Amino acid sequence: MVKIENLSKVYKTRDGNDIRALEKVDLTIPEGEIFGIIGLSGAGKSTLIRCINMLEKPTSGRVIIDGRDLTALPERQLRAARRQIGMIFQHFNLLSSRTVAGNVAFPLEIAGLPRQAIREKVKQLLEMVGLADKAGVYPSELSGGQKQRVGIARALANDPRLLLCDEPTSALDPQTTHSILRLLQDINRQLKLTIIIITHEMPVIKEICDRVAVIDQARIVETGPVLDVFTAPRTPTAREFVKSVWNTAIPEELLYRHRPAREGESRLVRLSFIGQSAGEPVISTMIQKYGIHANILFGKIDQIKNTPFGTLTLELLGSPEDISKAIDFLQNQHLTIEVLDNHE
Ligand SMILES: Nc1ncnc2c1ncn2[C@@H]1O[C@H](COP(=O)(O)OP(=O)(O)OP(=O)(O)O)[C@@H](O)[C@H]1O
Repeated sequence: MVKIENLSKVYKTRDGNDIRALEKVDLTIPEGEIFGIIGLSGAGKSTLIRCINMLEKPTSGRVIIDGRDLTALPERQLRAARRQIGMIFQHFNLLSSRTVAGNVAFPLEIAGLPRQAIREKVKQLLEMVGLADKAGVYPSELSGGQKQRVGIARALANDPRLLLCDEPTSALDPQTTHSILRLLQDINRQLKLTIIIITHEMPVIKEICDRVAVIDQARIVETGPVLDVFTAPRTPTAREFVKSVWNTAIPEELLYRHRPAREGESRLVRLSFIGQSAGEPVISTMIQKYGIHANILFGKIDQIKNTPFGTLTLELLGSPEDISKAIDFLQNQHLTIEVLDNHE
């Protein structure tokens, strides 16, 4: 388990100014979880991930991994603790003068493993990341996705309990991104490894993360299960990120057509449904029960990690009393419902 308590980081610039890169960050990341940290450029993501493995020394606060406070460890013990933490990078950071096998072997050599053990471990790791046939190749001969696979194999060499991923797919095309995220998910399942990913890309969060924290101007402004943040983002920053992959605004053309005849005779509602409730006949039951009409204005379905998730914008037509009862009915189903009074 990773626990970050009251973590702050202030950089001093050459002209003596303070840059507050992290302000009182608190996070708890349970074992075996894939945890995403999303934020815009300059929000403090890299600083945060580098403070977790103490590549950057926090100004104050604590980083506790499996019960040990890394900020209180002497240098020698810190070095040993760091071996339990793997890290992968946006630009892979491979050694160009070493082959693929040589790159993966590097941390094992530093740890002082015997040569035969290194050879076996490297073989096993390259098989795990699907690069068994590239052992003797140099990084310059690899695609971006293959380079990141080498990075992942190298990060796993010392059997870490935690894997930190610093924008791991930002330099990759969407298809390669998808295959790297699948690999990270497989590793998470197989090895029960805790993974922390920092990114500015919401699709990454949507595809593999269990929970997400939103960082904005050095502070964590929102945190929760990815499904919750998608269905009910609480802060403007989270709303903007959700909108980047999940825009549910009604097209102008439909809005223009939507002209309520009289106050209360027409309401717009947006329903969000998750998992099993996606298959329930809620709308037809509502129509039968309250004798109202429902126009579908907008609908969209997608998947968050492995859970189906959808949204439906309806125009409800009928008497104000019936519409109000229908909205109460919808509120009692396993749905999130928003009444869009301003016709957004
Ligand atoms: N070594 C440093 N010295 C001084 N200021 C720094 C240093 N590293 C980062 N900063 C500043 O700290 C703030 C947070 O930077 P950080 O790199 O953590 O953000 P980020 O969210 O990772 O951004 P990006 O996605 O662009 O990498 C920024 O204002 C940045 O300019």
